[in-house]
Amino acid sequence: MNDILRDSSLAAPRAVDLLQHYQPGSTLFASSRQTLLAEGVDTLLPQADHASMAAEAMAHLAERRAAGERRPVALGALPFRPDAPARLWLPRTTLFGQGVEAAEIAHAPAQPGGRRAGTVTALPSPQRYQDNVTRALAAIAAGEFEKVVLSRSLQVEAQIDLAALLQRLARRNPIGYTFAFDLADRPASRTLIGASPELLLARRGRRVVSHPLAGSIPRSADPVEDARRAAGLLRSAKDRHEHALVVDAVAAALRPFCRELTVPAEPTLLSTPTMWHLGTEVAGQLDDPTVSSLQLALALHPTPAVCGHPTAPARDFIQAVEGFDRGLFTGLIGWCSDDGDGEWAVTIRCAEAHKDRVSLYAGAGIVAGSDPALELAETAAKLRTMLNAMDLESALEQQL
Ligand SMILES: C=C(O[C@@H]1C=C(C(=O)O)C=C[C@H]1O)C(=O)O
Repeated sequence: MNDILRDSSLAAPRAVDLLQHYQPGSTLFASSRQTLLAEGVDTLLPQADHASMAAEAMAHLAERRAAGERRPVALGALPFRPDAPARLWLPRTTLFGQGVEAAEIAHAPAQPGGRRAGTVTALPSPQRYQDNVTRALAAIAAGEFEKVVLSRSLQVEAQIDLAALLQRLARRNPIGYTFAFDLADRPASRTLIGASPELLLARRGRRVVSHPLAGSIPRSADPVEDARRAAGLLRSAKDRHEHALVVDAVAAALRPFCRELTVPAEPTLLSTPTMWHLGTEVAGQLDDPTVSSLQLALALHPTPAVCGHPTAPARDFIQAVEGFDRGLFTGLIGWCSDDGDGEWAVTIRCAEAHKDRVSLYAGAGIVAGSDPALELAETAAKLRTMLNAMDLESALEQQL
């Protein structure tokens, strides 16, 4: 890492500087609160159940703190399924920088993050995705569950420039969680890269915040139509119900840890360049300040924003019909320091890049009243977060 970034006499480096120093093989996580750039692997936690891995990571962090390290951190990308492989590690070096400032990042260089799309494989096909939604609606009508989140994946051959892609994602999504995590022990260097709008959990001292999103509509380029869609979403009984299921589950999971919890009665609108979402910021004060951000994030995961309600039948339905392995998509991604503070985003609006192949993912919540064609369009709009940053949006228009 550059010496200017390391000079501890200076203020924390700016997010834009850390973003410019990112290189494939390093790991970066940026939010409006702070940015982290990490290098190398000091300790890779062996696969175990995720709660044990989290506890072991905290034990390693305590050791490193006792050995004199100022602010050791663990980085992690944990999968959707509790039995799938997780990646949780303590890096060799970590640099903390300032949060992303939209005004600064607006001037970041922005060459295309990808080029030359080749073969594209859709899993499942758009038609099969709509059929899956129809099956979910039948299961909902039969009382098997109230909500399920169904997703799809696009596997694209393309030349990816990870550093440029990351900068473009941060530039277009300054209020979100931009990340590029090196998954190097997986088959030949893979990178999980994306710009999630959804905060699973942030902890600072006793204060905890979660900002679940659910209930969505694609943006329109026409400002009048865009405003009409936003207003319609805020009024939609179907979307409010879909949203309330998530907020209730988040509040129920956090309440046992909190001596105070604020759950707003009404959702608000949150926008990304491609989507409008309903969101609710749930905030609390921890009873026991030794509970780590990772332990709390795992207690919340998977929320009905990415799985469904109730969790178990929704997860079984996803496993039975979705048609591909989600892996790390719809898991959690972030960091936790030795004092337990940290920030964990929901792993969405992302891609796994491996050599000249990239897998993109998007899902949508299905409840009674959902329309298969609209859910397909919603997933297409969500895929555009990555496609736009890769300059592949128009090349792949037909495949969406
Ligand atoms: C699953 C995704 O998004 C989730 C589903 C949402 C919805 O159904 O309205 C909204 C935000 C996310 O919680 C995705 O972006 O792939």
